[in-house]
Amino acid sequence: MLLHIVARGRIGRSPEAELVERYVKRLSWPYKLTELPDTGGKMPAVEHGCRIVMLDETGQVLPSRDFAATLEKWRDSAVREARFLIGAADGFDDAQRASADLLLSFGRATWPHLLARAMLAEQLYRATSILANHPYHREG
Ligand SMILES: C[S@@+](CC[C@H](N)C(=O)[O-])C[C@H]1O[C@@H](n2cnc3c(N)ncnc32)[C@H](O)[C@@H]1O
Repeated sequence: MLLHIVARGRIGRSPEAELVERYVKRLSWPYKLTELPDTGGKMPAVEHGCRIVMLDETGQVLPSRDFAATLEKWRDSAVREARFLIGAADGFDDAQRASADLLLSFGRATWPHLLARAMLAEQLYRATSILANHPYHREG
């Protein structure tokens, strides 16, 4: 299953870009990044078999094992792409939120979108490590 991050804003050469790179280069699942401008731009077509995960402060706060279990369930039911949407400064509106298969929150604090991208990259690596029984993830 393709892990596809579709993010608003350019990350360029930055500390956040290094963080994203640190985690995505370790992913054993197919991965793709699409950057869109802060406003406008063309969202890649959503094909059949795509699940939309919208990152949003108002969403569900999932333990990493539950996030991993969601990815596992989708992968095992022949979902071809999990698409992760990260908003710009104004975030998403209610209609956009309603269109998501999963609203995912990294807590109730508002994070800069580039940090949210780095946090997502880490969680994707963590989730896929959990599914591979790799010892990266530990719980006390
Ligand atoms: C600066 S935030 C936008 C905040 C804005 N107040 C709003 O209306 O949502 C930019 C993007 O970063 C992501 N983000 C920021 N904080 C987040 C959090 N706690 N959980 C999940 N995603 C978050 C979301 O994708 C959000 O659209």
